[in-house]
Amino acid sequence: MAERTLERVLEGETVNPPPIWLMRQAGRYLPEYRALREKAGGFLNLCYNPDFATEVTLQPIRRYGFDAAILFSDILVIPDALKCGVRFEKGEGPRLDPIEADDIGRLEARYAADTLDPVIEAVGRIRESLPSQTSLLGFCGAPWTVATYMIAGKGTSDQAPARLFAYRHRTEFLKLLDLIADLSADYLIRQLKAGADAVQIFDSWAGVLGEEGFVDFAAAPVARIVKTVRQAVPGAKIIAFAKGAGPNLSTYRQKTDANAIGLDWTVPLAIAKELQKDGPVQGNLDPLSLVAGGDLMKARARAIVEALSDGPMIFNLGHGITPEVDPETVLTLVKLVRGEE
Ligand SMILES: Cc1c2[nH]c(c1CCC(=O)O)Cc1[nH]c(c(CCC(=O)O)c1C)Cc1[nH]c(c(CCC(=O)O)c1C)Cc1[nH]c(c(C)c1CCC(=O)O)C2
Repeated sequence: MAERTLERVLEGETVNPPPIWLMRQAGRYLPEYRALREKAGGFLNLCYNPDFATEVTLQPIRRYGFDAAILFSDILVIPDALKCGVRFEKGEGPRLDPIEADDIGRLEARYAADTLDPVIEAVGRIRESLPSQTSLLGFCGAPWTVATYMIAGKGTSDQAPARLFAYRHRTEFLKLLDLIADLSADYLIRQLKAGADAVQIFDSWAGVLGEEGFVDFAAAPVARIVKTVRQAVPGAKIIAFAKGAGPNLSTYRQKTDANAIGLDWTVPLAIAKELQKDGPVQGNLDPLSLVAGGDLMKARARAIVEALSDGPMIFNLGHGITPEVDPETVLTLVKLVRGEE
């Protein structure tokens, strides 16, 4: 039986107060993050320097004592290791050299696994530095979400380039998803062996897919990752977060066999409760309620705890924290969830 609360919940236990961590808990809303990013001179320099990555991962733990730390990295390190020209320009979001159908057969030969060595080194250091009661989460992007960036070369609002690509070049697209799934599984296995206690798979763009696309492009490649990871690391604990998946969430849990599913803020609490009957859930406070703060934030957070804390739950946001958030509001939230506010 695991000791740490987040891991106990992933094993199906109900823990009160529920463990809390926040997606993107290390980031620009924290002055200490902004200072270190300035010093590193670029986002990828933070990710690939084990000292910086360790320090940034620990920043929110020192401030708030969250129940889990999440490795500081990015889902786009896999395309970066595939030499897709990943860059982060200030105020613009990520840019990549878009790939075409003909490129897919040649991608694997370009893969440089050692690109990720510093990230794995950071995992070991972070685990050694964390308090024993704090879980360490590793992560990767889901193949569909990572593929949307590789095809469009940037984030787009409805992922039309990737959807169209998938319809026009189905065979090549499925091959791309399998490749990303296999590299991601290997990457998660390395993280788990280096000291990660559980991992989360981020499928931030799952919500733009239709019924069949959801199964073939979102759920199936994540199921492939889960299976491969558990073959290498029996009992590996996995959270799968498919943003916008709404009515597909039950199918998603069933098909992926993840220990817990993440819920974005659009999932009604009555439906969250239904989904919880089949296993642990994580979520689902609207990140903007944290920007608004005050009584609105407190009321929404209380409603989530009241609805879900009689079953296995992990308190989190419904998506990543945004840079405008006042760090004091995060402290209020943590205290509230722990019954201290
Ligand atoms: C789609 C996606 C990406 N990255 C990620 C996702 C999936 C989750 C989601 O949907 O938010 C995941 C991610 N990105 C980052 C983490 C670190 C761990 C954490 O604190 O949660 C994690 C888990 C750091 C980051 N990744 C990024 C930042 C901001 C970089 C900076 O300092 O300028 C951070 C802290 C950059 C990034 N990286 C990505 C985008 C679209 C952007 C730009 C958006 C933005 O600026 O907020 C790709």
